[in-house]
Parts: sequence; structure tokens; C-alpha cells
Amino acid sequence: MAVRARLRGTTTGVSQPDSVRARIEVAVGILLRADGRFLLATRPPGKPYAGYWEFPGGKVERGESVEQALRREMHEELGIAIGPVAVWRTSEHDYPHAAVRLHWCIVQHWQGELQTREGQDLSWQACPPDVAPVLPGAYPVLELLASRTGVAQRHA
Ligand SMILES: Nc1nc2c([nH]c(=O)n2[C@H]2C[C@H](O)[C@@H](COP(=O)(O)OP(=O)(O)OP(=O)(O)O)O2)c(=O)[nH]1
Repeated sequence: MAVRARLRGTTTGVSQPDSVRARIEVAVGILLRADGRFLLATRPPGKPYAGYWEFPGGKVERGESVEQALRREMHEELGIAIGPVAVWRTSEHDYPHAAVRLHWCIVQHWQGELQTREGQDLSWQACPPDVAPVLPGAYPVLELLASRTGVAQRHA
């Protein structure tokens, strides 16, 4: 599968010019456990790329900040109340269905037991993930996580 993505400060491919399509802003949570593993979830049925693994999150709604959107999505999807949010990186990806700008937020503290409110599967993963397929727009950040101290590495 062709992967076209741009990550601020890192060139991983070529996207369409911004003038061609309006970008959809997306807040994405990298829930990082104390052991360095991060949470991936499957996309629910009925959505584009249903069944693909992704980081939890969703579209920023009108009038919301990225942080507000992330707090709402984490509550709606997982039933948790997240603590401090740090926007870590921003990347862009062009899909056939949408052009998205992904705001990657590291979350290390939350309250509540994880629930699967949208029928998604959840998995705590290390780098590289051993679940597939992963949403193409998540690849660049997975590469960055692999080099980030504190993220669990999978050793074959
Ligand atoms: N949550 C999430 N979205 C991602 C990731 N990587 C990636 O390219 N995306 C893209 C896929 C979608 O085009 C977009 C997120 O939109 P979505 O449809 O899942 O958002 P949503 O939950 O607000 O959806 P809805 O309310 O409109 O049903 O971001 C990722 O790792 N996590």
C-alpha cells in the first residue's frame, strides 16, 4: 500500500498541496503506560479503514481545541478521564476519503478503567507493533516512537 505522509521536520513522502483539499484536524492520543507500551485500537465497523489498528482519537469539532477534542474522544471511546496532555508532533496524511492533520498528544496519566465503548479491540503495544494492519497515517509516528526513550521496544 502506498503511504503518503508528511511529518513536521521529517519528510516521509509527498502529499497533495494544501490548496487542493481542506484538511481535517484530528486529535490523537498516545496513551503511554509506565512500562513504555502504548495503546492501539481497531477502527469500528462502518468507518473508512474499519478493522485497521490506530491510536485512539478523532476529529476536532468546531470550537474545540486539540486538547478539548482529545479529552472528549478519550471519554467517548474509552471511558477515561485523561490528565495532562502534551502535543508532541503534527503530521499530515492524504487518504482517498480525507486529507487529515494529525495532532499527536502524549498522555501518561488517566483515570478510570479502559472500556471499549465503540466495540473496538484494544492492545498495549511496543515498537514495532505486532498487530496489523495499522492505519497508514500512523506509520510516521510509530517510527518516531521507536527512537523515543521510554517507549517499549520489541526485541525479536
Ligand atoms: N484516531 C486516529 N485517527 C487516525 C490515525 N491515523 C490516521 O491517519 N487517522 C485518520 C483516520 C481518519 O481519517 C481520521 C480520524 O477520523 P475518525 O473518523 O476516526 O474520527 P471520529 O472518531 O471523530 O469520527 P466520526 O465521529 O466522524 O465518526 O484520522 C490514528 O492513529 N488514530
